[in-house]
Amino acid sequence: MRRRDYRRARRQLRRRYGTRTAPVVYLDDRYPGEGLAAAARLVYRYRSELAPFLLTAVTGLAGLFLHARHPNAWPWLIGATILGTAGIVLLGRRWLPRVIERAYAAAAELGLGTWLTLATVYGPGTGPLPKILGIGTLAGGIPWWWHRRRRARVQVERTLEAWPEMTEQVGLAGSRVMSAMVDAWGWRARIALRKGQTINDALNRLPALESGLGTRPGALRIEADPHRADHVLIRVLNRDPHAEPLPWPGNTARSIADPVTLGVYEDAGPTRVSLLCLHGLIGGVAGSGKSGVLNVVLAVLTGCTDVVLWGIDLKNGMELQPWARCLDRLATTPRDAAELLADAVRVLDARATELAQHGARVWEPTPQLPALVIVIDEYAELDDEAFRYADSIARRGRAPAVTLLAATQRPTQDAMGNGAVRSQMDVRLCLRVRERRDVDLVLGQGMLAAGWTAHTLDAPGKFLLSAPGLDVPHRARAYLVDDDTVNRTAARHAPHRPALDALSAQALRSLPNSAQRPAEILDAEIVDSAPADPAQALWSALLAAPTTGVSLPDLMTVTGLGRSWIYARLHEHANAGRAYQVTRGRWRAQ
Ligand SMILES: Nc1ncnc2c1ncn2[C@@H]1O[C@H](COP(=O)(O)OP(=O)(O)OP(=O)(O)O)[C@@H](O)[C@H]1O
Repeated sequence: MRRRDYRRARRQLRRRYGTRTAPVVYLDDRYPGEGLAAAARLVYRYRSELAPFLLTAVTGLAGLFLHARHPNAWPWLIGATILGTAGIVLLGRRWLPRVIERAYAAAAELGLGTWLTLATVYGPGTGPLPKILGIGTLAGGIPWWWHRRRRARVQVERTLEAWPEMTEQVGLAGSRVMSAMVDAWGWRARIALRKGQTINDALNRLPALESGLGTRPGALRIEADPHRADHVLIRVLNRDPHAEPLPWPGNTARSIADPVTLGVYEDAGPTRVSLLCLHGLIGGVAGSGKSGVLNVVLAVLTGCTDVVLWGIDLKNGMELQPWARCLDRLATTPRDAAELLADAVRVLDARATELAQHGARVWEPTPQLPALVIVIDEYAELDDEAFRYADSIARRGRAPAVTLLAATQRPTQDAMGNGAVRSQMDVRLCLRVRERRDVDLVLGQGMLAAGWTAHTLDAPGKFLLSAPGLDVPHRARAYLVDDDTVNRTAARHAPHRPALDALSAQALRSLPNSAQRPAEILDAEIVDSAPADPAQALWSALLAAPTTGVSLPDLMTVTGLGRSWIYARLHEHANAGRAYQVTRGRWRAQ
């Protein structure tokens, strides 16, 4: 109905019935004063909305009283107004943290104080004073009624008033709200359960609670209170802080010993995890963001000069290829992957022997003695041989700092090669999974029942993280490192990548143990062709390069060393003006 038609209809109604249409309140007169009590209840219920009018009424009455009894009190009123305004500006930060809110409160105090002073001297009904009070009430009321946090607080108060009745309906009768707090995204509360009830009772009723509270589906989180088994913490997110992808803000870690910041939790806190001497497992359905998480990890670790990175990408290198210049080795076929893992076992063995000889327990990574992290995308595609090496690394690799970071869709025992790998994974990151039981598959037995509900994650990059010291199912979303950022970050970090330490490099050059090593032929080639002075061999190759330059794989062959070492030397030559990059990945001497 158009506005004009609506007005006409209202006029007709008024003419016909001689009354205005208005909300009808039915009162049944059971005892005198019940109407008054109902009105008082209504005023109490809407006290927040009515606050500007109540304040105006009190100020008006105060003006009447002071003008009649104490018309000479105006100097006191001026003093009180100035003190009150200054107090709000200077000391109000604790109650009103935002400047705009303090400014509003100070302006209201100044306005009402001034009006009261004038009303005390001249009388509240004199001249324009009543009009000023009326207009001031409306002008001051608008920001008050509009204020988002006030409205949210009122809504929470009303929700919590209805808590006992609501929880009775959803089957959690007897629980009480201990405290509640409104925040930027919604609100949180501490709930005391009836004796005998546990967090599992609350978790089992989560959808019913969402319905009872009238939230959107998926807005409610329930966590255990670490101090009381009969308390739970609930959090209602009116707005999803993870609704939009979060761009990667850049690297803050310089060492593998620094925690890697993967993304942010729902309370905007950073999601940090240490990967130092720990194996990691990333699980989730296709498209849940596993490669995205690996990108964040690589963006961070390639900036750390005390970790050498090897990659296995059995999607033909599709995911890890952009990082190739920062990876010391990259395997893209199952055979190469098995060779790579076999070599990792040899590094591990050499380091373990060295540690034992020096009576040390762990390998402390430094740029000269870097950790070795093997990043594996699509772990389930490895062959049996590779599974055996991975199993050995998973069991023995922590102390010598040779660790795995594996991503896979469903880490069943079959997919993980039936070895000990899954049980050895200390850091478990679960993205969206299709079935509830897959939660336990990725995170460990019993995690679903304990509230790790990864099957309800609803966007790529959202995850739950379990690691030493991280045992509460806080939802997080990984940063999104877009393709441009990957390329720029890889280019920036490539010149600073460390080479493997001499001991580990020597272990790779020494004659392979055929019982342990499947790739004797390749290794023998490296050993045969490995020059005594790789730096000199590199320089000779650059000098002898054709005008189109010599490729990186060729340089790796002539030096017998890895990508990082070669990049570091090439950039030294380039910085000294001795060599240059002819085209992408092809170099020659000046
Ligand atoms: N953190 C993130 N934030 C927003 N979008 C993301 C995030 N991570 C991944 N995505 C988006 O989700 C899509 C799938 O991501 P990704 O390839 O990482 O998934 P995956 O689990 O590795 O899939 P698959 O198993 O098929 O390789 C990508 O197109 C990407 O844009």
